[in-house]
Amino acid sequence: MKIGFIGCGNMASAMIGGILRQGIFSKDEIIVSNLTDEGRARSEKTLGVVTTLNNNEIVRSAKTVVLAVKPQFYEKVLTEVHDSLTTEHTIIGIAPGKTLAWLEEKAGLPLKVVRFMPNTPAQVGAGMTAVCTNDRVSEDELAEILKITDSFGCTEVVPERLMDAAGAVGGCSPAYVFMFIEAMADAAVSQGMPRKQAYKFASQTVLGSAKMVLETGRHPGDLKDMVCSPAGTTIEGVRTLEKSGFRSAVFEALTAAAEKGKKL
Ligand SMILES: NC(=O)C1=CN([C@@H]2O[C@H](COP(=O)(O)OP(=O)(O)OC[C@H]3O[C@@H](n4cnc5c(N)ncnc54)[C@H](O)[C@@H]3O)[C@@H](O)[C@H]2O)C=CC1
Ligand SMILES: O=C(O)[C@@H]1CCC=N1
Repeated sequence: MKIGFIGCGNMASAMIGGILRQGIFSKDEIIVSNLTDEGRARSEKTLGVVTTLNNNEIVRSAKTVVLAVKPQFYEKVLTEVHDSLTTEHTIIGIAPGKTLAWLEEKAGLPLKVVRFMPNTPAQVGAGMTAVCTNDRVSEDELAEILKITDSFGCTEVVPERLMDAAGAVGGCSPAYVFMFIEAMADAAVSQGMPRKQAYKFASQTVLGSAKMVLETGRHPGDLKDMVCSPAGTTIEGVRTLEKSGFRSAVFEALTAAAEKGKKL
């Protein structure tokens, strides 16, 4: 086994999909655990990887172990697998708030510790993942780890102090973009557009706009101004959004998410 996932829900499944699609590891090099036979069967059926209900089997089988359970279960899981861990292991935490120091302390021995902050677009190979490591991870080991995150999208190595910001602007923000897409489509539906078509317009417009930011390197404000014809239609929407505090609402939402991550 090359990598094990303790917990195999939304995020682990998305990452494994990318890993398998890019051939970073084969199905028989990945082992996952879940809480129930139903969850184990689901992982086996949908991902075709080795599955188990035994978290210690994950740690005994793979030297790289991803903790893909909710943050509130991290301490229980690390206590459960404590005696199976060795200094040869690399543990990868993906939960907000569970710091490198906390992970090493709960693991109870000096081992390689990594944090990912991924997001669900990993499921379609378009994820954005922040990575940081403790100082036991060598440059060569980091290069191997980055092959994992690169398999499901883009990766940025950041200092740990930025992981809560990354959690907000990366991990959480797909939810806010989905809300934006939903609201755009509702407005189109209110103008008479069929809903399915409205979702296509809204989703493709968000995708295309994001591509313009990423591929032109132009400032988003500059790109916004390109759309706003004088006395035209777009600027009426800009006026309404500014009046409704749109940018402040987004700013406050991501700040709330980042601040919550600091408290977990
Ligand atoms: N969903 C997202 O967009 C993102 C999630 N994350 C983090 O990823 C982690 C997992 O999140 P999700 O995949 O969304 O949650 P999830 O609830 O979809 O998956 C967690 C899985 O772990 C299993 N599980 C729970 N306790 C277990 C145990 N003791 N042993 C083995 N399996 C156990 C559950 O049955 C479930 O299948 C969380 O820490 C979350 O904060 C990070 C970035 C983005
Ligand atoms: O909502 C959460 O706590 C997880 C972490 C980032 C996205 N989902």
